[in-house]
Amino acid sequence: MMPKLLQQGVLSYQQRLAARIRWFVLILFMPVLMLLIFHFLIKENWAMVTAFSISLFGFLASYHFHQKHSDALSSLILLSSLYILYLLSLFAVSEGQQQIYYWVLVLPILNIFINRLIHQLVWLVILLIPLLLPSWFAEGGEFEGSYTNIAVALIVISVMLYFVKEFFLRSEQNIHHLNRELEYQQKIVDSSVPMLKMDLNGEITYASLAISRILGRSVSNIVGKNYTDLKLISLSNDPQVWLSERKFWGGILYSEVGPKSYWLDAMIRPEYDAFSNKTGYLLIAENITRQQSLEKQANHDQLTGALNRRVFDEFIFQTIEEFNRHKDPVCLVLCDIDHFKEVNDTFGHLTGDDILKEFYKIMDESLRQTDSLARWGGEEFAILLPMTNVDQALTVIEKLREKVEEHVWPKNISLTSSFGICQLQQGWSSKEWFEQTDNALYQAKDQGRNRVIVCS
Ligand SMILES: Nc1nc2c(ncn2[C@@H]2O[C@H](COP(=O)(O)OP(=O)(O)OP(=O)(O)O)[C@@H](O)[C@H]2O)c(=O)[nH]1
Repeated sequence: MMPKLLQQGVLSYQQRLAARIRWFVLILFMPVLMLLIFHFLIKENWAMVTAFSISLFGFLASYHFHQKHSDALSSLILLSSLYILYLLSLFAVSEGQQQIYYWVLVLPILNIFINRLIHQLVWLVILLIPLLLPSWFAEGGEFEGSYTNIAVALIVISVMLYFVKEFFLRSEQNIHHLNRELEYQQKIVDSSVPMLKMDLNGEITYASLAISRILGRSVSNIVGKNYTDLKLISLSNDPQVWLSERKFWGGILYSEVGPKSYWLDAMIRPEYDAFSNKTGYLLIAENITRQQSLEKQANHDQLTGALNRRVFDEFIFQTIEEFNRHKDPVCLVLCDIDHFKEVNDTFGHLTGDDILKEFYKIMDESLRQTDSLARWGGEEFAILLPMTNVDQALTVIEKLREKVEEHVWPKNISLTSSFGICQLQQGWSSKEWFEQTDNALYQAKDQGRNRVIVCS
């Protein structure tokens, strides 16, 4: 079934048609009436001047009424006022102004467009009455044609016009329906698909409602800006490449709006005109924020936000596989806050939680994007340092240890941490690697804590 919105569209089309007809009527009748008034003024025929002046006001009033209401009653009043003019004109014709007579032919034609079918027929009969009674003005008139023939001709014209009108109305309605349907679908797409159109310089020429919501800006606030102003962060390769030679870009984009963050699985492709000249770029994206947050919940530790043990295990497994193929150095680090039990016992678990969060933050900020950091157990964290040999790892972790020691902790607690580092060796399983690293951490604890030990 057609949406209600579209059904209403038919009505609005008819209203627009009625408005056009009203203009036509106004443009047509006003000069004719003025001419008639002047004509009878010159001839000093005051009765006719008065009659036409009154009908002019009647016509204007009914026109105004029809303009405002455009319903069956208003078209009835409008046509009635025109009918009076029509009769007056016929009367004028009978006085010898037969050339004026011809404009009344317009009236049955207007009738076709203004009224519904049943009203059209009624009006046609009313309009034809004077013509079907030739004797009414044949006495004084000089008109030599057959009034009955004119009446028949008018009926034929009316019928023909009716079909012409129906034909055009139908085809226009069909086009109108299609346009409305397209508009309707466009609105749905606009409000649900994040989209941007850019010119060759990256200036935004179109933004959908969906992307405006994601970016937390109005559409008018986005259009006209440059793509770079939107601060969409790419998690893979830089989408700016589409501004250069690349034909197509696909990847994940990330946007921070206040405390909220949004994720887009986006694609940017060039657009061309009819002559295959590149005209700009189209970005179409899928909002994957929900999936991302579900994934984040499943993969991260709730307290600190670090990766959880399950995901880290997968990383370790992949890392060993890659190491067996490429032999790139990779280090595993286990770290533990020293005497953390005392912190909990003295300051309570909530303070302990805050310290764990801060401890994670310090480490996360000190490491590279490609490093992975997971919460391994209570106050124990695991770090994976790809493309890093043991000497490089020692430098990084020693700095980290110093940072922890120097940091001003809540409630001025003095805190240190111990680390065990182990570079992956050929043929090791993940279990072996962990055991070796854990041994190094154990030694660090054993040797007095607050130190970094590399496995032997
Ligand atoms: N506040 C808080 N404490 C935790 C959490 N998980 C583990 N812990 C505590 O961490 C403490 C770990 O204590 P231990 O394993 O004895 O180690 P430690 O006191 O740090 O001593 P060393 O590791 O030998 O230096 C325990 O008191 C746990 O209750 C947590 O999520 N929040």
